[in-house]
Amino acid sequence: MSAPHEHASTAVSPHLSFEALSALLEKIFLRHGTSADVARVLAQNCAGAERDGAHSHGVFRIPGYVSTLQSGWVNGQAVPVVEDVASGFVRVDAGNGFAQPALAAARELLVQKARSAGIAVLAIRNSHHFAALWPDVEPFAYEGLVALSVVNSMTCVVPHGADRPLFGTNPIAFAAPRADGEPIVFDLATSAIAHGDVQIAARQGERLPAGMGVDSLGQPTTDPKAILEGGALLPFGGHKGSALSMMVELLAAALTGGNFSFEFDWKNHPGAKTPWTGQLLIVIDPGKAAGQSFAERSQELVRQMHGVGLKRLPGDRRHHQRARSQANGIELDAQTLANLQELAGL
Ligand SMILES: NC(=O)C1=CN([C@@H]2O[C@H](COP(=O)(O)OP(=O)(O)OC[C@H]3O[C@@H](n4cnc5c(N)ncnc54)[C@H](OP(=O)(O)O)[C@@H]3O)[C@@H](O)[C@H]2O)C=CC1
Ligand SMILES: O=C(O)C1=NCCCC1
Repeated sequence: MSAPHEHASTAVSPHLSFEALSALLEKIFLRHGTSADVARVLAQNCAGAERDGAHSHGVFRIPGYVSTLQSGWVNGQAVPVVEDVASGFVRVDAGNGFAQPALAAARELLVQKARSAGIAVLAIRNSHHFAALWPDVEPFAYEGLVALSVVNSMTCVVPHGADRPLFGTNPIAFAAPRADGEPIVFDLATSAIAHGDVQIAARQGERLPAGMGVDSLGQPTTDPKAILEGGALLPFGGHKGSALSMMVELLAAALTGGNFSFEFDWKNHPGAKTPWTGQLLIVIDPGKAAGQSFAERSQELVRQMHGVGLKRLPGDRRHHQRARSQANGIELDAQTLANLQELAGL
């Protein structure tokens, strides 16, 4: 098995190590005006998504980050302000910057509180989240903690029973440790499909399955362009996904002091793509719970699920792809790599 290349040497299927891809992305962020800290955090986040095959939130997002920074919509130099407000509550004002550096700034305090109180909440406001949500929760599970996070995005989802969009695609991510193997992690948009996947389908000229969205007249469509150009998405699972999306708006925006998905207006910032909203994280120390070890119990649940024929747990595909990327390098197509190198000024 060949080792990951540090640089692409051929035009066909270059493979990069995580470190090489992170370094390239870091250059792009720095070149487009972020601080060194922000560049490092975003680069690692995005490279991690690409490594794990989370393509809707991997390097596909880099042009959107760049155009957003160029538009002046987000502050790439923001320094998050962390407030220790109660024994189980931390607040962060991200300063119109990205959400991931805000989480990084508050993380140590959050873990300390979760370990001492058993549970702690982190409320991030005035923040932009343009990434997958699992990287925000999974690391807690590697430390033996249970974590749940929600973030709202931009108006593009019609609440069940309504005629016009209001909610964002509003993902929910959850991570829990287990005794053997990778943590149990799921991360899902509360829309029938993530906005990023609609963009990818439009770019590739593919149709979507039925039931994902409507056109500008509110009629069901499988054409991703009709959804993106005046149409909207639907929640997953009808009224159930719609209720969860509403909950995300309440927790990520109303509770944090961030914007609802419908409350910001980026039309004076052409090129802006990052929703200016809020994010909530809840971290629980299962060591404070009564009874058997949580990790043993979660392992037992997994064992039982496998016992009834379940082949794939949420997170399995990602972890398999991670192992492949670690062995062979992260595969990018040659044109994508060339585009990234150009954005990095190489
Ligand atoms: N920042 C933001 O505002 C937003 C970000 N997003 C991001 O978009 C990404 C994609 O979301 P979405 O399209 O809803 O995700 P998917 O529908 O692809 O997957 C959702 C979850 O279900 C798991 N899963 C998928 N198929 C199966 C299966 N057959 N059996 C068992 N588990 C399965 C996935 O695990 P696995 O990963 O292993 O496939 C994942 O944990 C997420 O990372 C989300 O955070 C979405 C909306 C807004
Ligand atoms: O895929 C999505 O849906 C989104 N991802 C990043 C932020 C905007 C919505």
